[in-house]
This record gives sequence, structure tokens and C-alpha cells, in this order.
Amino acid sequence: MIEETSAGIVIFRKEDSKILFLLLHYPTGHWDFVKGKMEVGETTHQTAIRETKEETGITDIVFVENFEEEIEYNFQYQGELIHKKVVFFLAETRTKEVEISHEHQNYIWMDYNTAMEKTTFDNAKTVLTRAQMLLSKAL
Ligand SMILES: Nc1ncnc2c1ncn2[C@@H]1O[C@H](COP(=O)(O)OP(=O)(O)OP(=O)(O)OP(=O)(O)OC[C@H]2O[C@@H](n3cnc4c(N)ncnc43)[C@H](O)[C@@H]2O)[C@@H](O)[C@H]1O
Repeated sequence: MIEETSAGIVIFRKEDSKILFLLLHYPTGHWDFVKGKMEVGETTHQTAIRETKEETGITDIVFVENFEEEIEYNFQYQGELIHKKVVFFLAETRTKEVEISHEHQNYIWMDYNTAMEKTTFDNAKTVLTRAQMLLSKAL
């Protein structure tokens, strides 16, 4: 089994009194947060910032302290079984227009309830719920 680690960010922005979360449509069909594989020598924060810039063009991110959630899953890629860990942070942006890269098919900003329906995998829904709980205490 091949071990992989990715890092990403649950990105949100405020619109009027609402918090909107950013989801990307991955080419394999799922809707998920911004993330990508770690490169040699990077910290998880550095990977998350780099992938956010590459995949969305967003650079004005402000991290929310005390949020770091890890999920794990297995999948097949080119005949190999991959065990992947993904670390997610939480951060705010003021950017509304997203410039998605060739690695994704679409993006959407959604409030918590609609994002919970749109997010494909249960482990990502758990991350989203933890983000929402922290934000509803902090904001
Ligand atoms: N192992 C590999 N080695 C080298 N290059 C690779 C590679 N895998 C993909 N690539 C290529 O590298 C590029 C992406 O690089 P990155 O952008 O760096 O990678 P990533 O977002 O972390 O993941 P990726 O999009 O690959 O897959 P994901 O885990 O979401 O989704 C992967 C599978 O897991 C499933 N999945 C995703 N999230 C899940 C979750 N939360 N729970 C359970 N299953 C999940 C998906 O349905 C899908 O089947 C792609 O262009 C791709 O062609």
C-alpha cells in the first residue's frame, strides 16, 4: 500500500450575516474542500496555502486558530492501493471570484446546510460540522 498525505483548507467568506463555505468539484465526481498532496520539505500549512493559490487563485487567507482536522481513506489509483491522510485547516477569505485550475470542474459557495448536502463524503461532512461549530462560537 502506498502512503500519501495531503493538506487543505475549509475556506469561508462572510456575505451579509451569512458564512459561505467553498467547495470544489473534483474530476472523479466528488465535491470537497481545497486540498492537495504535500511536496518534500513542506509543512501542512505551507501545502494548504500553496494548493489554495494553485487551485483557486485565493491568496488572502486568514487562518482560524485551534482548527486542525485529519481524515483518512483508501482508494485505487493506477492499480495501486493508496492510503491517504488529509489535514484540514480553517481560514477566511474576502475573495468571491474563484479561478479554478484545470484540476477541478467547478466551484460553489454554500451556507452550512447546503454545503452539508453537497459535500460527498461523510468524513468531509464531519470536518465541515466541526468548522461550523467553531465559527458559531467564535464569530
Ligand atoms: N496517487 C496518485 N499519485 C500520483 N498522482 C495522482 C494520484 N492520485 C491522483 N493523482 C493525480 O494528481 C492530481 C491531484 O493532485 P493533488 O491536487 O495534489 O491531490 P489531491 O487533491 O489531494 O487529491 P486527488 O484529486 O488526486 O484525489 P482525491 O483524494 O480527492 O480522490 C482520490 C479518490 O479518493 C476518493 N475520495 C476523495 N475524498 C475522499 C474522502 N474524503 N473519503 C473517501 N474517499 C475519498 C475519490 O472518490 C477518489 O476516488 C490529479 O490531477 C490526479 O490526476
